[in-house]
Amino acid sequence: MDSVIEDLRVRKILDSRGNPTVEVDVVTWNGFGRAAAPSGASTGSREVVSFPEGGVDKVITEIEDLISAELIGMDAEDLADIDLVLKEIDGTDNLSAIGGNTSVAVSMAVAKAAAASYNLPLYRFLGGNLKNEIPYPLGNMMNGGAHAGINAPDIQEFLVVPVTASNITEAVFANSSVHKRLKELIQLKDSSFTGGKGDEGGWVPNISNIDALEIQAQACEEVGDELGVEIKPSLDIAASEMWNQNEQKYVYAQDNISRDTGDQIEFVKEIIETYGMFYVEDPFDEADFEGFAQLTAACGNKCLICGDDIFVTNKEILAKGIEKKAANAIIIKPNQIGSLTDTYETVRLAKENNVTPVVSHRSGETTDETIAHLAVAFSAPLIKTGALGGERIAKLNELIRIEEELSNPQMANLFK
Ligand SMILES: O=C(O)[C@@H](CO)OP(=O)(O)O
Ligand SMILES: [Mg+2]
Repeated sequence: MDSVIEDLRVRKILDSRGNPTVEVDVVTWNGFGRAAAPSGASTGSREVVSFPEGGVDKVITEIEDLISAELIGMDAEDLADIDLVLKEIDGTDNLSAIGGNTSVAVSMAVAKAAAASYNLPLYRFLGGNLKNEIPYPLGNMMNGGAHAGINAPDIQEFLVVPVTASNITEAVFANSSVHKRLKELIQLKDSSFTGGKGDEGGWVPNISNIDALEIQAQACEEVGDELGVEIKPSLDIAASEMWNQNEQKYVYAQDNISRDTGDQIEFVKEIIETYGMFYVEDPFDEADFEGFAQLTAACGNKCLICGDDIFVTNKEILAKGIEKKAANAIIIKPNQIGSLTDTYETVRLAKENNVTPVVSHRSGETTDETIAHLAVAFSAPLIKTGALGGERIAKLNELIRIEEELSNPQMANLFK
């Protein structure tokens, strides 16, 4: 009774890029849940469709009523049933009728309302009372590619992970210290740097990819030594954005270099070895399972090779990746697949096959903090959610609060 849905509202709100997105409120007999959907700029082509034709306004004017009519009276606890009903209302196989963003925001708001109905935080409602692992934050330091303007590096995200931080507070402040140090190091390389930032709060320098890699490594080392924490560099290359299908080459516009697949494998291998990369996401185009598999075979014992655009949080595509040994990590973005149930199934398949799940934000975000709870509930060892910026710290600060609530909190085991 406590969690029967009594009301559901959808509103149009701003995301961090100034674009419209949806926020959903769910009211139960004894609880309330609110969730908002993010959106990507470097999206995988097989993600579900974010919004129906007509965009957010159509969701507000028409789709809200359709969903309310079905969900009011259902029990919010029955998450899988509710996600199924959302798919039925939609009726397509890519959620293009109601929008994957609508669906995921409803799915998450329902879960939060169910949790609140029993006075439980979401991570505990979903993950159980014994959860005590906090994910390490992959902090975004410099932005390039689709998350930045012209003259930025082509590599989309220069990230860091404080792999020996003993708690989440130490971890997030280590990341913010690296972010500060990088500003100084960029100024030394680029005298015209005015402190501009990209979509995810990382600096946008006008320097080459190699210069950016150099100062990323330098900042990790210097700040790591000062703080007594080992900080490892990581990347999201987002190579689909650089892939030129006609030329069959990765175009590094900033460096005026194009690389074919063989060159790209060598280049990424060299970067992993030279800089001791802890994690490299999307080193190849989303269709190139072969390239992924070759790199994973060569470097998977020392580096997480993570698939984002290639897998799009989709269980079936991940199954193909597992069969081909394409990667040893997967990005988990609920709005790529459209519901919590499907998100969870992908996480479960990943874990059963020793593929590390990395719960992630999108480049267009809101202050919604749900993914912090999901990372804890799923025991994901890593969360990628920026380092600074209101919509990024919403998740990081929530992790600090969650850690405080746990009776025996521990940082996740990154090296199993
Ligand atoms: O590529 C990515 O991993 C994400 C988030 O960092 O970017 P977007 O949301 O633009 O897909
Ligand atoms: Mg990515």
